[in-house]
Amino acid sequence: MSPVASTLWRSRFGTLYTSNAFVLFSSAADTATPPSKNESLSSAPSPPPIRVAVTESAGRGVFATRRIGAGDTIHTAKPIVSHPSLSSIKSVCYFCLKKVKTVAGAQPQGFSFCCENCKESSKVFYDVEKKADWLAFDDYCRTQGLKYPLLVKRLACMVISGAAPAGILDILQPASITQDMILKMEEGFHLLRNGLVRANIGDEHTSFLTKQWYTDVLARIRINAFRIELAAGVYEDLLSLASASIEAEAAVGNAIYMLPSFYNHDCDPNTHIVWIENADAKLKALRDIDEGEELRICYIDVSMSYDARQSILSQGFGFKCNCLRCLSGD
Ligand SMILES: C[S@@+](CC[C@H](N)C(=O)[O-])C[C@H]1O[C@@H](n2cnc3c(N)ncnc32)[C@H](O)[C@@H]1O
Repeated sequence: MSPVASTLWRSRFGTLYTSNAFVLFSSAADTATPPSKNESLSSAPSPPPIRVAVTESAGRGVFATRRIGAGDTIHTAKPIVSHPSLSSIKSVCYFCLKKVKTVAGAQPQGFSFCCENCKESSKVFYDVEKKADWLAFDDYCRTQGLKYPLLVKRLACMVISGAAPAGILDILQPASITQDMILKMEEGFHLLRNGLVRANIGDEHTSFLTKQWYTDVLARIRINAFRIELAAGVYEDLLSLASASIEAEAAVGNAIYMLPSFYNHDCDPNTHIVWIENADAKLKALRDIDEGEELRICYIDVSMSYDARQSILSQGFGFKCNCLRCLSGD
């Protein structure tokens, strides 16, 4: 492992992996369930067969540390922060984004949890969130079609409750944002801050929440957020699947992960990220991968033309794709 890679493992994943609040990734053999406090070290899942290291031309990337077979699950990952899309908020678990059938136990705001475990886990943000009135903030997101400020709001509540450090996303690459974009973010910042101030959450808990923090977090979320579309099988029937994609967006929500954020993009990827029934992600090999090969996922629809792909990658993610397919002009 290169010095860069080993530093990354120690500083980010070593700490996070042993945290009780968040277990952010696990090996293929693991079910992504947090290990219990009593579990012995010997039964802890082995680390996934990957390392993070610097690539030649795309910043950091993820590399295979051994051969990985086509179809293998490389690792799973739990979100650092996730949030349902506003159009799905009543039909998915407010914590894990699993589809929920009934609204039994629904909160006054109209959302519900799929199980006691999720209800309990949501305390990391919900005890703070429920003190405030978010009508204006949610309206701002809804009318402007914004999804990422919802992730910032949830993260802010997690920081206030002490469940996450304010700089938890600092290691992720930020998007470069213009002054004009910063100006557009200001309304969201003020609505978030006002919501918390009106809920009498004192300065001692919210001092991190500056305009700089808000725009900085949004800049990182912009590049690193995943849009979560659950595998079709979990929809009760084809009709509900069809209406989900017509009525609104097919995505049940958005989430930020730590390790999956280091995967670079390729228009002919060897790896893909899937969500089966909730926001827990699975990284799977699309073909046989050799030891040392970089693992790359696809950020966009690869069936698009070269020009369409370049345009989306440049506008949405701020880079010109250097993958072999693009270099060949396909
Ligand atoms: C989600 S991050 C991936 C990890 C990132 N390389 C890092 O160091 O944190 C996305 C960023 O990686 C770089 N990147 C990803 N795929 C790329 C590609 N195919 N060609 C060039 N740059 C790429 C771009 O800077 C992009 O904005």
